[in-house]
Amino acid sequence: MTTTTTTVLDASGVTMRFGGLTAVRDVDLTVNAGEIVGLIGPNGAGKTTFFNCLTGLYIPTEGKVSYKGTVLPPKPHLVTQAGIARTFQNIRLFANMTVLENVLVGRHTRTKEGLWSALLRLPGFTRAENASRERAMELLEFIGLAGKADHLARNLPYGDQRKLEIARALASDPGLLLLDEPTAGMNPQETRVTEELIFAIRDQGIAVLVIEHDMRFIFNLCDRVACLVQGEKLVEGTASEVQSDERVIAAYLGTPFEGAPGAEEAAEVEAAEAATAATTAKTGTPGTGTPGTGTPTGTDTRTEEEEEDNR
Ligand SMILES: Nc1ncnc2c1ncn2[C@@H]1O[C@H](COP(=O)(O)OP(=O)(O)OP(=O)(O)O)[C@@H](O)[C@H]1O
Repeated sequence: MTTTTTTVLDASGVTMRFGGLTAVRDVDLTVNAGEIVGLIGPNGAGKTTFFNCLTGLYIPTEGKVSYKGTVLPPKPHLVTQAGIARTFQNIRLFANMTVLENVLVGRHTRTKEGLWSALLRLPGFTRAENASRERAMELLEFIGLAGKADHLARNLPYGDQRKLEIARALASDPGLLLLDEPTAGMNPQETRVTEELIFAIRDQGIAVLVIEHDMRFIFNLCDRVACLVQGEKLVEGTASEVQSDERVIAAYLGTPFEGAPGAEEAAEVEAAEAATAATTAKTGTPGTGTPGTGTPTGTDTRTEEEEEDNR
C-alpha cells in the first residue's frame, strides 16, 4: 500500500531581519496533513518571529511561505482566509464580550454578508448569523465551554481563556492551526487537558504547529519537532531523535566554553560527581563530595536563567 503525504504548510528559506539583527535565518519547515509539529528553542530563538512570518504579520526579508501549494499573501486576514489560524503567546480575547461573541468574531472571515445586509438585517444576513451561531456553539461544545457561552471572557478562569482562544481560532475553519505557547502559565492538569484537546483537533483533520517550552508536553504531543537556536534551525526529527540530540541539550542547558566564568567550578563539580559515582559503584554507598570545591555533591549549579529556559 502506498501512502501519499500532503504538505499543508511549506516554508522555505525564511529569513527575517530587524535592522542589523537576524531573528530568523534561512529556515525551512513543512507541516503535513494529519501532523502535529513542534517548534522549540531557547528564549529569543526566533520562534514567534517565524510564526509572524507564516501568518502575514511580518513580511519575511527572504523566503517563501506556501499553504496547500499556494504562496500566501503577506496580510494576516488573507492568511486566515486561506486556512491558517493562530493563537498568541499572550491571551488576546475581547474581555468584555461573552464567550460566544468571542467565537463569533473568529467566524467573520467565513461570512460573506456585507455591511448593508447587516445594518438592514436582510434575510441573507439573518441566515448567515444563525449558521454562525450554530457553528460557534458546536465549537464551544467541542472545547468544553458550551455551558459558559454567555459568560464574559474576562470572568473565565485562566485555563478556559486559553481554550476560548483556541475555539476562536477554530471558528475560521482552518486547515492548519498555529499555537504559540498554549500551556504557558497552566498547571499540570490544565496542560494535560490541552494536550488531549490538540489531539482531538488533529483528529478532526486540522494540522497543528505548536511552539512550547514545556518539553514533556512537546515530546508527548508531536510527530515531529524542530529546534531553533539563534534564528537557525539546528535540528529536526522525531521527538525521541530531538530530545536525545546533544546539540539540543546544549542549546537548552548551555555548555560552558573554556575560560568562561564558572567553567572551572563546573569542571570541578563534574569531577566530584564522577568520583562520587565511582565510590558508589565500588562501595554501594554514595560519596561525600570532593573536599575543597565548596560544592556539596548533588547541589544544583544551574542559574535561575537556565532553569527558566528549562521550564
Ligand atoms: N519587532 C521586532 N523588532 C526588533 N527585534 C525583534 C522584533 N521581534 C522580535 N525581535 C527580536 O528577534 C529575536 C527573536 O525573538 P522571538 O520573540 O521571535 O523569539 P522566541 O523564540 O519567540 O522567544 P520566546 O521563547 O522568549 O518567546 C529576539 O532577539 C527579539 O528581541
